Amino acid sequence: MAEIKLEKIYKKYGNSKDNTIENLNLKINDKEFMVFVGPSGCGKTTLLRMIAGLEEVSSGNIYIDSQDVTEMEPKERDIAMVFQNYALYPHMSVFGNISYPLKQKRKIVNENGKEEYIKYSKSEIEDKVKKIAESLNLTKLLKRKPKELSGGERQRVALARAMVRNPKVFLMDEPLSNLDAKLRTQTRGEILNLHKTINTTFIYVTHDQTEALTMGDRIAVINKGKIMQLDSPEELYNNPQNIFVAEFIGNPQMNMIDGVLEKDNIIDIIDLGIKLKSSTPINAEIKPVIGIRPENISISESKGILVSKEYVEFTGNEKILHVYKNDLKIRLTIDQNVEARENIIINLNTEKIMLFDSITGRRINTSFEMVEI
Ligand SMILES: Nc1ncnc2c1ncn2[C@@H]1O[C@H](COP(=O)(O)OP(=O)(O)OP(=O)(O)O)[C@@H](O)[C@H]1O
Repeated sequence: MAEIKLEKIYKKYGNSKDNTIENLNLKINDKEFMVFVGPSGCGKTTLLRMIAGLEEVSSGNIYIDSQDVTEMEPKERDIAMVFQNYALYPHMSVFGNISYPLKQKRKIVNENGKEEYIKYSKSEIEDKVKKIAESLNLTKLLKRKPKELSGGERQRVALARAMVRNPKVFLMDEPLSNLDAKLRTQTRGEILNLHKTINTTFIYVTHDQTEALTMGDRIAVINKGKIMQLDSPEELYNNPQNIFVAEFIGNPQMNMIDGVLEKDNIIDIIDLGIKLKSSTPINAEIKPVIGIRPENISISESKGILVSKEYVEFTGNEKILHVYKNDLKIRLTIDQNVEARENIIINLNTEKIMLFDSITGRRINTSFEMVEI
């Protein structure tokens, strides 16, 4: 069991004037694969280090299985952490690296209910290392030194070293960022398998939204020390609750287009020459922005919005067509060839248009119909 609860967490470094983490509340369920994602400097690593006990909180409490661990030393928290630079001991073999945590004394509660420090025997250590090495495909490499391994192999040794203690919680800080694209995908799969087999709580930090979407049971999107949205990958993609999440999740990015609110809940999208009527009343105080994903815009042969082609981006599995109308630039994903055309007619899938308020950044739940074209 390892449920983690963060309650009213604040973190301020030294005498900086802003909080790095501000009033953050979060419950991570037992056995969940939780991902923290957000731009560089948003506070992901700080948050992870506070959970591990490597960084003090300025205020607030951290609980693991209802036990307040806020003041506890890292080694008492039963947490394993894997970093971006996996920091293996260079002079030790793979076996030595993996077995290292087992050679430390550990605290147990004996039959009489008393705390006691014990060590694993040599054969116990060998057994444990062998099992983990097998599960991560490292058996043949146990005698090698880290410098004789590839990046992916080193990463697996770091994982093995973290796993060998059977921790309650796994924390991983951008563990794949030193690997090339192919190894990243492969190791991603290995980490997910690992999560399934050992059935413990994982918290995984990344700034890469694709990695977040493919790995997380739930994802906390963080910006400037605050959780902008906590949801499943599908919900984040289909139902972003604010402009930040709408733009951060999804590649190519969602198109954001300014509008002007008119009477009768009609929004004039001046740059595109269209008007949209909202099904729910819209507060006159808002500054409307509509959002539409590139896959929800299509090319039409007849009626629609006339735009000019800028360029086509080929990404391997899809093409992204960049078009413009006046000063407005729009991205859409396409499968047909438009090389020869300069002027293109596009249509927005009205059902998929989202509305945001650019003043507060918040999503406004409504649906639209096109009233004029
Ligand atoms: N020890 C420190 N002293 C002062 N400021 C710090 C310290 N560590 C981090 N910061 C600041 O706190 C903020 C959050 O840093 P953090 O490393 O948590 O971000 P991150 O989201 O993990 O970023 P990245 O993706 O670039 O690793 C940054 O502005 C950083 O400069």
